[in-house]
Amino acid sequence: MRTIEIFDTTLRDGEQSPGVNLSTNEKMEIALQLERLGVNRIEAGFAAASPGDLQSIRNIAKRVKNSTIVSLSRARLQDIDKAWEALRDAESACLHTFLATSPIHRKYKLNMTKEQVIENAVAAVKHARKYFDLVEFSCEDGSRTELPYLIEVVQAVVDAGARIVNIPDTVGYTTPAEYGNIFTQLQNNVRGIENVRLSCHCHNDLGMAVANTLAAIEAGATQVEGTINGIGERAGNAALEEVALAIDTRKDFYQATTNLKLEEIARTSKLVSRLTGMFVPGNKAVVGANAFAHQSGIHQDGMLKESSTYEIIRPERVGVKATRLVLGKLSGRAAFKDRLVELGYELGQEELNEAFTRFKDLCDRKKDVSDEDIVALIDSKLVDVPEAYILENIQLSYGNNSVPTASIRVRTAAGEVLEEAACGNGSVDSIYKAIDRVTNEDVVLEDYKIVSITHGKDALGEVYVRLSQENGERTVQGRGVSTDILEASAKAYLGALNKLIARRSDAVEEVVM
Ligand SMILES: CC(=O)SCCNC(=O)CCNC(=O)[C@H](O)C(C)(C)COP(=O)(O)OP(=O)(O)OC[C@H]1O[C@@H](n2cnc3c(N)ncnc32)[C@H](O)[C@@H]1OP(=O)(O)O
Ligand SMILES: CC(C)C(=O)C(=O)O
Repeated sequence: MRTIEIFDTTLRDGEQSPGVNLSTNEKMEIALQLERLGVNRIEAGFAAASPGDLQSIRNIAKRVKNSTIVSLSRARLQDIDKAWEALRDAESACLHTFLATSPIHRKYKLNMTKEQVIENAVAAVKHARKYFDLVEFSCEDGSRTELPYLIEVVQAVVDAGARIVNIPDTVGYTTPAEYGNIFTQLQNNVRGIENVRLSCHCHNDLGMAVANTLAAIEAGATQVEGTINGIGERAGNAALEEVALAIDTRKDFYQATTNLKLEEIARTSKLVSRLTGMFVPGNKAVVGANAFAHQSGIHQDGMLKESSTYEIIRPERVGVKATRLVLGKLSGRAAFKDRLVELGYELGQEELNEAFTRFKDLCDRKKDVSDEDIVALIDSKLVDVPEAYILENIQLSYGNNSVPTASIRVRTAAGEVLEEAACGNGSVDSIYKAIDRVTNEDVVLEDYKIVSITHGKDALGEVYVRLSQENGERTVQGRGVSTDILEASAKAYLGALNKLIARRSDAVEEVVM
């Protein structure tokens, strides 16, 4: 098994994400978490970029003891001097200097010949080695560099004392096979390369940063550069958590490992997301909110039978508490029943089928069905009273300058359909008057309460009513739940009436007996 070293550049290339600007304290907090995660190197910034960046690197270098602290620098002596100023107190330091090698960058950006690039690169590495034992050289835009010339540059910087050589795919242009071949060619053609650590650094412009990184590992790279959550310049860098989990999950294939404490990944991802304001999409591999959530009935059933059917990473492996089975309109009975048991309900098959039908009905009306929704759904039916009247339909006419009118249709226990309409001094009042008419019951509404039991625009509303009859001799409570508060009001009232009617007939039976 090879050990792949992890070079984290969240604080340098990650901070190059448009819109991200971390304070010194925020950088420190991230650096300490990266140390906890066990990354080998933390690129803490670019010392020559600004006095603030230099100070941040310096603070991190003084405090972090278990990871090597790195500063980036151009191939310019004064940049390297600044980096030394920032890193001189570090327990373990590395200077990372770079110069572009590709024809496009040489011609348009640097205005340098091939020879001048080599000359500047060698001078930078030699100057850096005066201060630093560990010097990394990056051939910026290496993947678009002529291969024979790239080999020449790498040979020159290795001879000058670079101990890590990085071949960045600066603009995310390469393909896995092409990128892997660069690493193979360097190992076959550079003298002394076996004493040097080969590093890969991939950008995600074509969505291939992780795939290219893995191809480099296959071809012999032993250092991976990337960022947490894949943040970085333009479309970002290789997401380190994805690379680490690919290596870990497919050890059999890569025959490699890292020193990362993988269970720190979720916490690290959240911290970086929070402090940078770069939100992680739900479907992001490894750290997205849905990475360990299963929504469809067939998958949920499989998960309940054996998690390896649909899950290749156990959530605890990356510090996520548990797999989530998301209940919704695509769920089946297996997941629904499992959740009911978790919530403390043991229903028989018939009750389960009936509850499941009502659950599916609710899912059609409500985007997110929460545990509170399910509890409300079940509890509203737990009152085991024979239903003298079942609500079939409510229709309401309401206007701020007209009298609210409700029409109600109910079905009796004997199957008869009854309809009535009534006006009231409000929508609920008109519904209750129509129900009084259709049931021909004479009741007093003693109390009426609305509670929102779930959150959001499509929250479930719960209505409690207390009714009395015969001068308060008989008092009952009713409870109705619906995404529509008027429907919940009707259900609560009719539920209470059904209770009253049931009590009356119980009383008659008692007398007859
Ligand atoms: C691929 C990457 O991600 S590389 C890292 C990119 N990160 C950053 O650029 C963030 C920090 N950068 C900065 O703060 C500034 O760009 C500084 C302080 C480094 C330089 O600022 P300025 O001196 O104003 O130069 P500016 O940024 O406008 O231009 C860059 C100069 O560096 C040169 N240059 C670019 N790369 C290198 C290099 N690796 N080595 C030497 N010179 C380089 C350019 O050719 C240009 O030189 P010129 O002014 O003679 O044309
Ligand atoms: C400086 C180098 C490593 C870089 O960030 C790149 O080429 O993308």
